[in-house]
Amino acid sequence: MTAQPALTHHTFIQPIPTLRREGDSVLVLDQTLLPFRTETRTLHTLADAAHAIRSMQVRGAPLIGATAAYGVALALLHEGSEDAALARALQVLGATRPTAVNLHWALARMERRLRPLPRAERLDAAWTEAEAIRTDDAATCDAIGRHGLAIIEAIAARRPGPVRLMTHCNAGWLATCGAGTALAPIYAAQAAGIAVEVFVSETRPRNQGLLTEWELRAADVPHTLIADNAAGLLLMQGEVDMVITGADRIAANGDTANKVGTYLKALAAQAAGVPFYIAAPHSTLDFACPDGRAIPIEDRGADEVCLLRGLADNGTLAEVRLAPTGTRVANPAFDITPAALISGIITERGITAAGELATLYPEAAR
Ligand SMILES: CSC[C@@H](O)[C@@H](O)C(=O)COP(=O)(O)O
Repeated sequence: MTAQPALTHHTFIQPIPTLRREGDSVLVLDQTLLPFRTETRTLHTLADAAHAIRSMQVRGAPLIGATAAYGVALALLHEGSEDAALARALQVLGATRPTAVNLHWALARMERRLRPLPRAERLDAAWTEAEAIRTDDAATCDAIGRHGLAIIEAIAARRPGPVRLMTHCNAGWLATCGAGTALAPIYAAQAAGIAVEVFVSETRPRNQGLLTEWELRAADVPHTLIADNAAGLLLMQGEVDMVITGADRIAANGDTANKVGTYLKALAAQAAGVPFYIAAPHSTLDFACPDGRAIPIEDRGADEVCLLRGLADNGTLAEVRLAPTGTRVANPAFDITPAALISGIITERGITAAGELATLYPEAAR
């Protein structure tokens, strides 16, 4: 664990809230339409919340967890606060996506808070706890940004010109209730006046890299979109100072699940001698998983690989087919980066070697 520097505070305000309560409903920014359309969906029921998570209207590990927490409140609102209704909400939401442990972390936090309460107090408490999960996540992202900034500052001090980063998937504000995880240090660097440039890999098959491109463009952070397969060459050619990604679940030994393709970047980074960092909140740590082999990997449908979604010439969102119907497809949505390939894990508590997470979180590691 590195000594923590004195950190200046930077509070990130989301340009559009990813998630917020409005009376008896919950508004989410529909990420399935981005980067082409900015539309908000209203979630009224438990089923709406489960659908939003499963269909990836909301996505990104911390945001999935926070949305599930609000989903519990929606369930109690419409289905009553009996034990059975609570259990059903936890079961339905817990079954939406398997890999991001933040989902289960948030549901466990809701259950711990609500189960001991008298029925009459549960609904108000559910809203309050969901709101606390949302605001805690925003503060956590800010802290990750401040710690990650120290790494970027150190690189900037060593070499002239902008610090050149590479990221994968989207671990920005869209994926959280705050600044993001992997992008938080980049936003903090920009706020601190440090020049950065970001290589953004498109992240087939769902192309979450396009969400990152959209975020960085809106924030005036210089960046370049690349095909996933271009990452190895750029790393080998010395075009990248640091790779940073988010995570969906980090096992006790530091093995990390993140969007499929992350492992290949970590391998190429190690071969090129480029540091590879993971940025994630405490809610992504799973000390019950001894190593990466115990992390469940979500298997998604063939259509995500065979169909491509984009903007047609007439301005409508359209799908084109890349591979014929019936093509045999494997679509694992995440992969595992072994701890040995990770230079450090940045959390809200600081930066640690992947194998030493327990020193930062002794209470959770017990
Ligand atoms: C702060 S988000 C970190 C991860 O959740 C992110 O990198 C990722 O893999 C998201 O996957 P997604 O399938 O888009 O939900």
